[in-house]
Amino acid sequence: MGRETYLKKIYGEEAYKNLKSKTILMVGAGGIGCELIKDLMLSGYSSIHIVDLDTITLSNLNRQFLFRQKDIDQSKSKTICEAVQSFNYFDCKLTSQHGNIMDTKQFPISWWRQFDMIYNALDNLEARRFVNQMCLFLGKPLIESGTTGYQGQVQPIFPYLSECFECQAKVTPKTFPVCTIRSTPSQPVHCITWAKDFLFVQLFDDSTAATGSELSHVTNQDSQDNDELETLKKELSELQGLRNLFESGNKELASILVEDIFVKDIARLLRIDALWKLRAKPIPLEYNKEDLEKLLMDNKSLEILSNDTQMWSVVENVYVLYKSLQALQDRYKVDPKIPISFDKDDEDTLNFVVSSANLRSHVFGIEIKSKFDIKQIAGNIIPAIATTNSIISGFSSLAGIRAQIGDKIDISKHLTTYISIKPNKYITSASLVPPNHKCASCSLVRKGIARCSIGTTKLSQLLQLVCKRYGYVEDATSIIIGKSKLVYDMDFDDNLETSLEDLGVFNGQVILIQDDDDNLENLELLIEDKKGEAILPNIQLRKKTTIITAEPGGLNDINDDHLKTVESENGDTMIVIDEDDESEIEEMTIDTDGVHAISSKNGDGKVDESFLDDVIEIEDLDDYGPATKKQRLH
Ligand SMILES: Nc1ncnc2c1ncn2[C@@H]1O[C@H](COP(=O)(O)OP(=O)(O)OP(=O)(O)O)[C@@H](O)[C@H]1O
Ligand SMILES: [Zn+2]
Repeated sequence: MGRETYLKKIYGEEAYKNLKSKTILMVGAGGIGCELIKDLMLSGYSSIHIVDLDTITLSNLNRQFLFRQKDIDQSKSKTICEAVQSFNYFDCKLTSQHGNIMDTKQFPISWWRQFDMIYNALDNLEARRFVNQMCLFLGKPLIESGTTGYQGQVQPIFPYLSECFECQAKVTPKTFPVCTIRSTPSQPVHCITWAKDFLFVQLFDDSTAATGSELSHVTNQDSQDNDELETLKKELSELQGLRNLFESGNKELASILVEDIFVKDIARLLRIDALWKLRAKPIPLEYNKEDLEKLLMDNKSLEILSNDTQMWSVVENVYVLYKSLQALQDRYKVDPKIPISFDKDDEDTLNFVVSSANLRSHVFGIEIKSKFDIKQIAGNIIPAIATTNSIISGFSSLAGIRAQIGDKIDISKHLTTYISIKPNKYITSASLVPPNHKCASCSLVRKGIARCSIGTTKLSQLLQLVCKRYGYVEDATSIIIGKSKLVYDMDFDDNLETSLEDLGVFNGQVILIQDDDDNLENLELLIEDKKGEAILPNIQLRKKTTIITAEPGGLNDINDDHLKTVESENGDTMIVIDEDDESEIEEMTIDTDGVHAISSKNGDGKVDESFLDDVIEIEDLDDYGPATKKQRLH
C-alpha cells in the first residue's frame, strides 16, 4: 500500500491531487511553527516555504521540540527544515528562508505570488498585520493562529469574503499613569515597569524608542502638582549625570546610583506632602554596608545571581545591582557601539531590572518578587504551553486543508476555532462572518497589485489608466504615495509629467487612489516594478451603497417612504444593521417598483426569516426608528 493511500481515502482522490499541487508559506518557526510544520508536511502539500528571522536560544528548547542543545544559535528556519526531513514521507519540498517577513527587499511581491496559501505562526501584532495586508493585496487565504497560556485561536481569513485580521480591534497591553510609575507605585508591576522602561532606558538604552520614552516626559497632564513636576525633572537631569558615569567607566557608579536613586530621590519625593496624604510614605533605603562588603568579597556570592526562584534579601538585591552594573559597564567598555537594551534572556539586563525593581518595591513597602517572577512580568510573559501550541497547530492545518480541498470558498463552511481550559469550553467555534464594514484594511478600501515600470511610467499615465479601468473621474481623483504624500488632486497637477520613481515610488510601494466625489470606493495599489506595459489588477470597484439602520423588528416595515428618505435608487444595495450590536442583519437589493420595495439577496423577494429569527424579535414589528443614511463601501 502506497504511503498516500490513507490521505487519498481521507480527502478523496481529486482533493488529494489538488493539495499535492499546492505551495504554501509558513511564517514563524517558534512554538506554533515547530508543531505546525509536522502537520503541514504530512498533509500532502507539494512544497512549503518557512520564514523566521531568529536563531534558536536555550529558552526555546522546553517547547520547541524540533530544536536541540546543539542547534543553539542556529537559524530557526534552517534547523526546522532539517529536523523534519527524517519523516518527510510524502516528499514535500521544504525551503527555508532566514529573514524578517516584513523585509520587502528579501521578500518582494513576486516572491509572495508563488504561494497558494499562507499560515501564520507568529508572536507579534506587527508581523501579523503585515502578512494580513499582503494576503489582502494578493487575495490569498491566510490561516492565522495564536496562543496565550492555555488559550488559543485559529482564524481562517478569506480576503474580502470573511473578516480579516484587522476587522476586530486588538487589545493593547495595559499601561499605567506616568506618575504612578515615577512617584507613587503601589504594586510590584509598577516598580518593574519603572526599572525596565524608565531607569534602564535612561541609563543604557540609546535607541530612539528610548529617548522618546513616555515615562521620561512628565507634563501637567500627568501631574497637577508643580512640586512633583519639579522633582521629577530634577531626577531626570541627575540620571543624565549617572549615565555619564556609566559611559566613563566610573568605579563608584553603583554606590552613587544606590544613594541617588533610592535615598536622595525618595527623600525629595517625601517632601511633597500632597502625595502622601492618602498613601503610605516610602522609606529611603537602608541596608547593612558591611554585609554588602562581605558579599562583594566572596566569590561564592555569585550563586545568588542564578538563584532565581527564591526572594533575595535587601542587601542581596543591592549586591546584584552592583554586579549587573559592573557587567554592563564592562560590555560598554569592550564596544560602546553595541547597544544595550533590555531583553529578558540577557542575564545582565535582567539582573539590573530585577534588583532595582525590588529595591524600589522595598522602599515603597511593596512585596519583593523572585527573579523568575519578575522575568515573567518584565517580559510580559504568560508561560507558553507546548500542548496548547500543538492543539492549535492541528486546528490550523485542518483549517488550511479545508480551504484547499473545496473548489469555491463558501465561508459558511469554515470556522474560527477557540480552545481554553474552561470546563465545557475546551473547544468552541464560531462561524466566519463577512468583513467588518468599518475595517480600514479590507472594507473601506480595495487592494490590488499593479505591475509597471516605475522609471518610465509618468504619473499622468497612471492617472489615465486607473480612470479608464475603474471609472474614476480625473478631476475628482487624488493620488497619495505611501501613508501621506499627496502627489495629485484637482488643484495640484504639477507632478503629472514626473515618473513614479522620481516621485519616490519604489518596488513594493503602496499608492492610494481616492475618489473625491465619494461615488466609488478607494483603491490601494501595491506597485510591482516590472518592465513592459502596465498591468492593473482585475478588480471590479464597488459603488458606495446605502445603509439603513433600523431598530430590531423594523425590517419588514421599511417601505417606500424610508427608501425615499435615504434617496435610494433602483438596484442599490441596502444593508440593514442591528442597532444594538451593529451586526449586519440582511443585505438586500432595493426595488422601488414594488409596494414593499425590498427583495432579499437570494432573489425571492422575501426577507430571510430563518436569519431574522436569530437576530431580531418579530413581535416588535411596529417599533422601528427613523431610517438613517450612511455610506458604506460594498
Ligand atoms: N517579522 C518576523 N519575520 C519572521 N519571523 C518572525 C517575525 N516576527 C516573529 N517571528 C518569529 O515567529 C516565531 C514566534 O514563535 P514564538 O511565539 O514561540 O516565539 P519565540 O521567540 O520562539 O519564543 P519567546 O518569545 O517565548 O522566547 C519566532 O520564532 C520569531 O522569530
Ligand atoms: Zn478587515
